Amino acid sequence: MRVIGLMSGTSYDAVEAAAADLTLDGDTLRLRPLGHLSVPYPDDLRNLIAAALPPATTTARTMCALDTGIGQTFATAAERALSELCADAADLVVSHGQTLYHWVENGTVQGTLQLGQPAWIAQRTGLPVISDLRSKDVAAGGQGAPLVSMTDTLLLGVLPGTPAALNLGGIANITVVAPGTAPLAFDIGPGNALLDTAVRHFTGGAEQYDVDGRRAGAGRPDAGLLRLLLSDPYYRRPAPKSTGKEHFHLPYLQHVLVRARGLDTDDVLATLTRLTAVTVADACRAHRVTELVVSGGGTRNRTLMEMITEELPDVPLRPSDDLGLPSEAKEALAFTVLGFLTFHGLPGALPSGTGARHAALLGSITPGRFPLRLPQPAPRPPRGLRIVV
Ligand SMILES: Nc1ncnc2c1ncn2[C@@H]1O[C@H](COP(=O)(O)OP(=O)(O)OP(=O)(O)O)[C@@H](O)[C@H]1O
Ligand SMILES: CC(=O)N[C@H]1[C@@H]2OC[C@@H](O2)[C@@H](O)[C@@H]1O[C@H](C)C(=O)O
Repeated sequence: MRVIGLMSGTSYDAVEAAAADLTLDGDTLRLRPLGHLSVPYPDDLRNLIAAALPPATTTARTMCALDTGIGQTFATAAERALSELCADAADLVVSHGQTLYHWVENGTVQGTLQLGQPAWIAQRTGLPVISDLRSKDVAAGGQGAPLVSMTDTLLLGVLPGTPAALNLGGIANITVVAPGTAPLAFDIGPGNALLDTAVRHFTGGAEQYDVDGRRAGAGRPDAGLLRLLLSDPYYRRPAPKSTGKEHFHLPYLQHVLVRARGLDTDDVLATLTRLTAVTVADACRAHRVTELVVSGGGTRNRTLMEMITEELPDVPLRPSDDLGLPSEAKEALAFTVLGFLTFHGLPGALPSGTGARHAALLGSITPGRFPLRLPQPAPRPPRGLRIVV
């Protein structure tokens, strides 16, 4: 079946759309990528999201406006993917939506809210839409994240040693596939979240991120500030665990920086970049990772990639593109996999990754123009993912 995946991550810059043809062939799920594209949020909507994110307070009216505006932007991305990537023929849209709040208390996820009303997507494309993919896992006692772990696990299973997939988005997450044990997945901590926040703060909003890691590359990490940042108990919490910008936001950064007065901006950025590198390396060492497959916007930050290599001299790094999944489209493609699984009656969550009591069948389905027709449930889940180029 032909599936369009839509994703906007914690950096909330744009909606990524990817399309793929998926078929289940015995134990193997075959995925043929059809391309991907990106639709930036209109400036006013992006500002509205920024103003509503924690620790800000907001109103029900704003939440309604966000649900509508995000849904409409996702619908535009779906329409464009349908015509530009799918020659106007697809079977399903899978929409992650935009996370507005991931409610974690003492390590337990109480709820998670992704906005982007799927009715707009169904209305404009005429296709059925699967949305709200995290809530069933949360209701089963899981973290509801990271959900890419299913795709990662199916993909990495063929590699030797203990491979891991690392995504460097706003939040960095990892999936570790060690032989003979259940795969592990968790959010490591901030990938670009604190870095982006610091750049915006120090430039008064003139710059959005540290382009190519140039500023951090010109600075020097400060040992005291790094120690302070690393003292956050989140890093010591065992998996399963997830986090977000509810925790790693501007007031969090300001609170830490008060104790590091007098540091040059580039030194702060170098320290934040080193924080991501050190926490990634700690996660890899703790799980004896032998190879890292990397994706996400952070892979474009040369200083970050150099620092990760320095921290992990014995672990080769390669982009997910090497395995057939373009780095910037990996998450959107992972959601095509999740939609395919739900449509075929198969669980998309990995309890060993999310900590759920059982593997949940994910998502809510909004019908398209025609009555909903689900295929015959698949007899068993796939054991591997083959990318067909
Ligand atoms: N050329 C670049 N140099 C440095 N950093 C970059 C570059 N391009 C992108 N980035 C970083 O990547 C971020 C976007 O990454 P990405 O789109 O993978 O995150 P996301 O999907 O929103 O987050 P998450 O995976 O946590 O949901 C930007 O905010 C920026 O920090
Ligand atoms: C609640 C939420 O939106 N979590 C995101 C976020 O961004 C990265 C990390 O934190 C990850 O756990 C998750 O997204 C990816 C796509 C996931 O679920 O695998």
